[in-house]
Amino acid sequence: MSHAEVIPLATHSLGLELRSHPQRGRGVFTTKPLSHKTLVDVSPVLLMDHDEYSAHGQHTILDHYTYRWEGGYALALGLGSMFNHAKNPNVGFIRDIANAVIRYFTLRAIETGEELCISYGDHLWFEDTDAPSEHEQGSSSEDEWFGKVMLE
Ligand SMILES: C[S@@+](CC[C@H](N)C(=O)[O-])C[C@H]1O[C@@H](n2cnc3c(N)ncnc32)[C@H](O)[C@@H]1O
Repeated sequence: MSHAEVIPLATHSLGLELRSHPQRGRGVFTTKPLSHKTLVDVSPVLLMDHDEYSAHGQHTILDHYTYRWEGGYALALGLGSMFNHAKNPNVGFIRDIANAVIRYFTLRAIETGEELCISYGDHLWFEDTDAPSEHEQGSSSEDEWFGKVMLE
């Protein structure tokens, strides 16, 4: 992945920004402390049914970004596609099927400068780096829900 400059997310009240890592690529970081159970983002999703995903989506870069969804798969728009993976994540997520959005929330208090990571589950398709939150406490009950390649 190529390096990019730090991008302040101007419209975001929590002071989040995108930073780039040589192995992990872009990720979401906070410039302010966040308390436990803070709603971090509400990401709208684009839905693909199983047939569309099998014929097209899985053969593209979308395969690295899609979540399992009722009836198929979903691409999260905005921050939802930018969270990197950590074995012990500091952010969890809940699918709102009816409204076609995913809500992301902190699983514990998060300090300034930390990367916000979710768990993709146990079956990764890339070599996991030493993500900052990997040694922190916390868990996500949503692991089994994440994405096509993160599936099983
Ligand atoms: C949903 S995207 C996350 C955003 C991505 N970093 C970007 O810049 O577009 C998933 C991809 O991020 C990278 N990634 C996420 N977590 C990682 C980790 N812990 N170690 C290494 N790469 C990671 C992998 O390349 C993976 O395919």
